[in-house]
Amino acid sequence: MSESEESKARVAALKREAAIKAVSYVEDGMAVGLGTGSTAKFMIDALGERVRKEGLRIRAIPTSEASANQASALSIPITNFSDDPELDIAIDGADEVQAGSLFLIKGRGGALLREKIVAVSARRFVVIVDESKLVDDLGTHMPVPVEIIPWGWERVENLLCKTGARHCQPRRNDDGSLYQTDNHNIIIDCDYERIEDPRALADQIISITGVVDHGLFLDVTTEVLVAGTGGLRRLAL
Ligand SMILES: O=C[C@H](O)[C@H](O)[C@H](O)COP(=O)(O)O
Repeated sequence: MSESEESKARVAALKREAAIKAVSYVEDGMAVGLGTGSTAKFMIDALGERVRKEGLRIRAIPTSEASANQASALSIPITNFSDDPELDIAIDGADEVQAGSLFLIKGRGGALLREKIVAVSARRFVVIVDESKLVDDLGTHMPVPVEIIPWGWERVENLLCKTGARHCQPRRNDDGSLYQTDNHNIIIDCDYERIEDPRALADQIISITGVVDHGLFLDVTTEVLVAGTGGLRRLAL
């Protein structure tokens, strides 16, 4: 195994550890929000295993088509907001976590809008990460993804550039075409280098007409499970 393969395997093992711990919070009869991404994928696998082996009875709302397909393949029953307007728990990964505030950047996988709807609908929102996701200031490693409607996107991109971003660019597929979310919108990735005031920035972004939502998740996280080489830590306010 090459050095980079080894490091990938180490990170995957950490993600899995956090995911398995979060799944231990799920109890019989719960309505559960299922996140998206590589860490959430471990979580859905672990949940599926509990459904299969223990006969755990849950209902789930997935945050993407990919997570919905994975859940269905594992025979996890899917519900909706009509039957379950409030979720008992939602579990999801993150791209950056500011440890002191539990503020997050999410949406590298394009699922930020459904993820936010699910997170704010949950009584308990548990974030699962490996320790590389912890930052002192949001924006250090990741741009903020902003989901916008496709029509007139260049205008919205211009306005987003005026919110203090170093660069703003539409997310594209490998063939150069615009990336499309599950909601048929597009994403502008805005790089701020370091976000001094996440609340002020969130207000500024959401006030632009054409913006649907953004990847700043503020005041929504109940706890973060961080898996690192020194073990698993739980961060809560
Ligand atoms: O849109 C994607 C989500 O916000 C993911 O939860 C986030 O990008 C973290 O993904 P991963 O667990 O693959 O690092």
